Amino acid sequence: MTIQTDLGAVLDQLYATLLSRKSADPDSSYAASLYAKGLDVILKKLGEEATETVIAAKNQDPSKLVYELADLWFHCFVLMAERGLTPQQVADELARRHGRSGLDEKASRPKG
Ligand SMILES: N=c1c2ncn([C@@H]3O[C@H](COP(=O)(O)OP(=O)(O)OP(=O)(O)O)[C@@H](O)[C@H]3O)c2ncn1[C@@H]1O[C@H](COP(=O)(O)O)[C@@H](O)[C@H]1O
Repeated sequence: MTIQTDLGAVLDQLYATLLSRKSADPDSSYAASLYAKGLDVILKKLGEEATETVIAAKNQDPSKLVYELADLWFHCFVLMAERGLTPQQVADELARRHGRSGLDEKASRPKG
Protein backbone atom coordinates (compact mmCIF):
# COMPACT_ATOMS: atom_id res chain seq x y z
CA MET A 1 0.00 0.00 0.00
CA THR A 2 1.34 3.45 -0.90
CA ILE A 3 1.08 6.09 1.81
CA GLN A 4 0.05 9.48 0.41
CA THR A 5 2.16 12.20 2.01
CA ASP A 6 1.90 15.98 1.93
CA LEU A 7 4.84 17.23 -0.15
CA GLY A 8 5.09 20.62 1.54
CA ALA A 9 4.78 19.16 5.04
CA VAL A 10 7.45 16.52 4.39
CA LEU A 11 9.90 19.06 2.98
CA ASP A 12 9.20 21.58 5.76
CA GLN A 13 9.74 18.90 8.38
CA LEU A 14 12.98 17.75 6.75
CA TYR A 15 14.32 21.31 6.63
CA ALA A 16 13.36 21.95 10.27
CA THR A 17 15.15 18.75 11.26
CA LEU A 18 18.23 19.75 9.29
CA LEU A 19 18.32 23.15 11.01
CA SER A 20 18.07 21.46 14.39
CA ARG A 21 21.03 19.25 13.47
CA LYS A 22 23.27 22.31 13.18
CA SER A 23 23.85 22.08 16.91
CA ALA A 24 23.85 18.27 17.06
CA ASP A 25 26.74 15.93 17.78
CA PRO A 26 28.38 14.83 14.50
CA ASP A 27 28.76 11.34 15.97
CA SER A 28 25.00 10.99 16.37
CA SER A 29 23.74 12.74 13.23
CA TYR A 30 24.62 12.31 9.56
CA ALA A 31 23.60 15.90 8.79
CA ALA A 32 25.69 17.23 11.68
CA SER A 33 28.65 15.18 10.41
CA LEU A 34 28.29 16.84 7.00
CA TYR A 35 28.13 20.35 8.52
CA ALA A 36 31.24 19.51 10.56
CA LYS A 37 33.11 18.36 7.43
CA GLY A 38 32.23 21.58 5.65
CA LEU A 39 30.96 22.91 2.36
CA ASP A 40 33.39 21.08 0.07
CA VAL A 41 32.34 17.67 1.43
CA ILE A 42 28.66 18.61 1.13
CA LEU A 43 29.25 19.64 -2.49
CA LYS A 44 31.13 16.39 -3.18
CA LYS A 45 28.21 14.36 -1.78
CA LEU A 46 25.79 16.42 -3.88
CA GLY A 47 27.82 15.66 -7.00
CA GLU A 48 27.88 11.95 -6.15
CA GLU A 49 24.12 11.87 -5.60
CA ALA A 50 23.54 13.71 -8.88
CA THR A 51 25.68 11.13 -10.69
CA GLU A 52 23.88 8.24 -8.96
CA THR A 53 20.57 9.81 -10.03
CA VAL A 54 21.73 9.97 -13.65
CA ILE A 55 22.77 6.30 -13.55
CA ALA A 56 19.45 5.28 -11.95
CA ALA A 57 17.53 7.21 -14.61
CA LYS A 58 19.11 5.00 -17.28
CA ASN A 59 17.94 1.97 -15.34
CA GLN A 60 14.48 0.44 -15.87
CA ASP A 61 13.60 0.33 -12.16
CA PRO A 62 11.60 3.48 -11.24
CA SER A 63 11.87 2.76 -7.51
CA LYS A 64 15.67 2.99 -7.75
CA LEU A 65 15.33 6.41 -9.40
CA VAL A 66 12.96 7.59 -6.66
CA TYR A 67 15.49 6.39 -4.06
CA GLU A 68 18.36 8.28 -5.67
CA LEU A 69 16.26 11.41 -6.22
CA ALA A 70 15.40 11.37 -2.51
CA ASP A 71 19.13 11.21 -1.70
CA LEU A 72 19.71 14.11 -4.10
CA TRP A 73 16.91 16.26 -2.65
CA PHE A 74 18.14 15.47 0.86
CA HIS A 75 21.64 16.69 0.08
CA CYS A 76 20.23 19.82 -1.67
CA PHE A 77 18.42 20.56 1.59
CA VAL A 78 21.63 20.04 3.57
CA LEU A 79 23.31 22.54 1.24
CA MET A 80 20.51 25.08 1.73
CA ALA A 81 20.72 24.74 5.51
CA GLU A 82 24.50 25.02 5.44
CA ARG A 83 24.42 28.16 3.29
CA GLY A 84 21.59 29.81 5.23
CA LEU A 85 19.07 29.52 2.41
CA THR A 86 15.52 28.25 2.80
CA PRO A 87 13.38 25.98 0.64
CA GLN A 88 10.91 28.88 0.60
CA GLN A 89 13.44 30.97 -1.34
CA VAL A 90 13.73 28.24 -3.97
CA ALA A 91 9.94 27.85 -4.09
CA ASP A 92 9.61 31.62 -4.54
CA GLU A 93 12.07 31.54 -7.43
CA LEU A 94 10.16 28.69 -9.09
CA ALA A 95 6.89 30.58 -8.54
CA ARG A 96 8.42 33.69 -10.09
CA ARG A 97 9.34 31.63 -13.17
CA HIS A 98 6.00 29.88 -13.34
CA GLY A 99 4.04 30.54 -16.50
CA ARG A 100 6.96 31.95 -18.45
CA SER A 101 8.26 29.59 -21.08
CA GLY A 102 11.90 28.66 -20.64
CA LEU A 103 12.31 29.24 -24.37
CA ASP A 104 11.01 32.84 -24.08
CA GLU A 105 13.17 33.49 -21.01
CA LYS A 106 16.27 32.22 -22.79
CA ALA A 107 15.53 34.34 -25.88
CA SER A 108 15.30 37.46 -23.68
CA ARG A 109 18.74 36.94 -22.09
CA PRO A 110 21.45 39.43 -23.09
CA LYS A 111 23.43 38.17 -26.07
CA GLY A 112 27.14 37.71 -25.67
N1 LIG B 1 16.37 11.96 4.48
C1 LIG B 1 17.45 11.68 4.97
C2 LIG B 1 18.48 11.02 4.21
N2 LIG B 1 18.51 10.62 2.93
C3 LIG B 1 19.73 10.09 2.74
N3 LIG B 1 20.46 10.13 3.88
C4 LIG B 1 21.82 9.64 4.11
O1 LIG B 1 22.64 10.09 3.06
C5 LIG B 1 23.71 9.21 2.91
C6 LIG B 1 23.81 8.91 1.44
O2 LIG B 1 25.09 8.58 1.19
P1 LIG B 1 25.47 7.38 0.22
O3 LIG B 1 24.32 7.03 -0.67
O4 LIG B 1 26.72 7.74 -0.45
O5 LIG B 1 25.64 6.24 1.27
P2 LIG B 1 26.95 5.85 1.99
O6 LIG B 1 27.69 5.00 1.06
O7 LIG B 1 26.52 5.26 3.30
O8 LIG B 1 27.76 7.23 2.25
P3 LIG B 1 29.33 7.44 2.13
O9 LIG B 1 29.97 6.37 2.96
O10 LIG B 1 29.69 7.37 0.66
O11 LIG B 1 29.58 8.83 2.69
C7 LIG B 1 23.41 7.95 3.74
O12 LIG B 1 24.16 8.01 4.94
C8 LIG B 1 21.92 8.13 4.02
O13 LIG B 1 21.51 7.54 5.26
C9 LIG B 1 19.70 10.72 4.82
N4 LIG B 1 19.96 11.03 6.12
C10 LIG B 1 18.99 11.66 6.83
N5 LIG B 1 17.77 12.01 6.29
C11 LIG B 1 16.79 12.79 7.08
O14 LIG B 1 17.51 13.68 7.93
C12 LIG B 1 17.10 13.48 9.27
C13 LIG B 1 18.28 13.76 10.18
O15 LIG B 1 19.23 12.73 10.02
P4 LIG B 1 20.49 12.70 11.00
O16 LIG B 1 21.24 13.96 10.79
O17 LIG B 1 21.30 11.49 10.63
O18 LIG B 1 19.93 12.59 12.38
C14 LIG B 1 16.57 12.06 9.33
O19 LIG B 1 15.64 11.91 10.37
C15 LIG B 1 15.90 11.94 7.97
O20 LIG B 1 14.63 12.55 8.03
